[in-house]
Amino acid sequence: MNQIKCIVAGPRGKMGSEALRMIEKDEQLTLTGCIDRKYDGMNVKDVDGLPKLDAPIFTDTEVCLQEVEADVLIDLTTPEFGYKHTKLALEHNVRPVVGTTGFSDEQLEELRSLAAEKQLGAVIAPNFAIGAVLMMQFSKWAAKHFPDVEIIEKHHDQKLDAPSGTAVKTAQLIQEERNTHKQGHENEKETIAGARGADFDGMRIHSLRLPGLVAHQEVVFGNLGETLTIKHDSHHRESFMSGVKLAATEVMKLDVLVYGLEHLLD
Ligand SMILES: NC(=O)c1ccc[n+]([C@@H]2O[C@H](COP(=O)([O-])OP(=O)(O)OC[C@H]3O[C@@H](n4cnc5c(N)ncnc54)[C@H](O)[C@@H]3O)[C@@H](O)[C@H]2O)c1
Ligand SMILES: O=C(O)C1=N[C@H](C(=O)O)CCC1
Repeated sequence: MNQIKCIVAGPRGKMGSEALRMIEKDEQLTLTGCIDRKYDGMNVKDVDGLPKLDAPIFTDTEVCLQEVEADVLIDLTTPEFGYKHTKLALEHNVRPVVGTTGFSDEQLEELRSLAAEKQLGAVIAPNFAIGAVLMMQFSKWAAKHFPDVEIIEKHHDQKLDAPSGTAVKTAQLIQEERNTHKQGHENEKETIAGARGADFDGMRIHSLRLPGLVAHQEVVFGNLGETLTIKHDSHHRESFMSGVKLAATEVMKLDVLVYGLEHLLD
C-alpha cells in the first residue's frame, strides 16, 4: 500500500485534532507536518492535547511546503487562511483536501483554474459526512418533483460562516433541478429584517447557531397537501473522518479540482 504523506493545517482545531486522531490510526496516511498559528519549530508529539505523532509544526505555510515532503495538504482552518493554504499547496505541487468552508464562487473558480493549469487533483468538500452527502443528493432528486423548498441549517455557535457550506452546496444542487422562482406570497414583507432568511435563487436558507449543536440540516419541501423533510445530523466530528480519508486517497488519482465529496462516491 502506497503511503500518502499529509500536512494538516489547523491541527489544534475541533476538526484538525479529529483528523490527527484519524491519521494516527490509519495505515495509509502519514503525518509529515502541521501548519498552526502557534508552536513554530515544535513537534506535534510535544504539544499538550495532540496525538503522539512525530511531525514538525510550522507557522509559515510556504516554509512548511518547501521543507516537508508531502502529497496532500488537509486544510481545516478558516475561510481566509483556507483559501491561502489551498492556493499555496497547488503552487507547491501538493494536492489540497479542503474541509474549510466559506470560500466565494470567485475563489473556487480561481482554485479550479490553478488545479487545471497544474494538472493536480484537489478536493474541496463542504461536508465530509457520508450521510450529509446523501442528504444533498436526495434533496437534488426531490427538487425535480417539489420545486418549493427551504433549508434550515443548525451549527455550534463557534462557526464563522453563515450560511454553512453544506447549505450553499445543497441550494446549488437544487438550483440545477428547478426553475428560478420566488417563494411565499408575492406581497410578503419582512417586519423584522432577515425574518425570511437568506435568499438563494428564490429559496430561503435559515441559519441557527447554538451551543450544544455540532452540524445539522433539514431540507423541507412543500407541495399541495404534503411536505417532505430530508434531515441529517452529525452528532460527533468523527462523522467527517471517513470522508477526509476517502478524499486524501482519491485526490491522488485526480488531475482536476472537484467540489463536493459526491464526485468521489459511486
Ligand atoms: N467539510 C466538513 O465536513 C467540515 C466539518 C466541520 C467543519 N468544517 C469547516 O472546517 C473549518 C474548521 O472548523 P473547526 O470547527 O475545526 O474550527 P476551529 O475553530 O475549531 O479550528 C480552526 C483551527 O484553525 C486554526 N487556524 C486559524 N488560522 C490559521 C492559520 N493561519 N494557520 C494555521 N491554523 C490556523 C485555529 O488556530 C484553529 O485551531 C471551518 O471552516 C468549518 O466550517 C468542515
Ligand atoms: O462545524 C462546522 O463549521 C461545519 N461546517 C460545515 C459547513 O459549513 O457546511 C459542515 C459541517 C460542520
